[in-house]
Amino acid sequence: MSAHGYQGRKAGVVVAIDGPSGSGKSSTSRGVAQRCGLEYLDTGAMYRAITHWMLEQDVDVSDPNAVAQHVHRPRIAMGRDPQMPTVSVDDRDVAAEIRSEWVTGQVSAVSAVPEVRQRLVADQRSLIDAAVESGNGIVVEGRDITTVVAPHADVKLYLTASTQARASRRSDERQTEDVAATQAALERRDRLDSTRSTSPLTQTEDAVELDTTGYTLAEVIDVVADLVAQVRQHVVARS
Ligand SMILES: Nc1ncnc2c1ncn2[C@@H]1O[C@H](COP(=O)(O)OP(=O)(O)O)[C@@H](O)[C@H]1O
Ligand SMILES: Nc1ccn([C@H]2C[C@H](O)[C@@H](COP(=O)(O)OP(=O)(O)O)O2)c(=O)n1
Repeated sequence: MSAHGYQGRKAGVVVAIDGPSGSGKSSTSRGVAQRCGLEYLDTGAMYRAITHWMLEQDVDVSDPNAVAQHVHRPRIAMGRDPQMPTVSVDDRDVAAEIRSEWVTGQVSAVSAVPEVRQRLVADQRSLIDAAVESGNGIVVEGRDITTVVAPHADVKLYLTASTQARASRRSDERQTEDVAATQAALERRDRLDSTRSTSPLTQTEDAVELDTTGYTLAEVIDVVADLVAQVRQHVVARS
């Protein structure tokens, strides 16, 4: 069995969520996973973790060949409990450091390197397969989950929100007054993540689009958790 198709599996569901920065992927995914008793995987944290490791090792991240050469060196471990997700590299907790401006400014360049994506997509598929085999399933969020990592997921969602709403949420979260600068940084990353040649952020026709502008987080979690509960009944029935 693989993350491409789930024939012959147990009853675990796979929920795939993509969308741009600040659309609510992480908070919605965690809330839904908690509500539905599923694991939670933040794939953006994996791209951030590998970027952080490269920067700390003084790898020139503007050189795709240099990045590709080191791609298999860091050991990345993802804790998938939605109440307390963790990320560590070579047994060191890096959860706080991977959110720094330093990493945020470079993560799109590192994520565009095909070897980085090959490695992390393989890691992600193994984690998904394990969650489907041995548990209730998993909510996975990122930029290429509905398109590349798990195109046959049971639930596929594309979260959006207006650029202004996303920038304002990020500013509130980071307690920065400068919403304009936050919005400019977010638009730059949107552009890089949507125009790269390998697995760009794209919305597929079979993903349900949810525009979260004007809805509270609690409302969005309710809608998605209801959808997951409905789909789950079918998954249980056919397994
Ligand atoms: N529907 C919503 N309404 C208001 N704020 C939200 C909503 N969804 C998420 N947020 C807040 O916006 C911020 C960014 O959300 P996050 O889940 O990190 O987005 P993403 O993972 O897509 O970048 C967080 O502080 C979160 O609590
Ligand atoms: N599946 C994924 C997840 C993230 N990425 C890249 C692109 C994003 O700008 C970075 C960081 O992702 P993350 O989800 O942490 O970003 P934000 O929460 O939106 O700030 O990683 C990716 O290329 N593919």
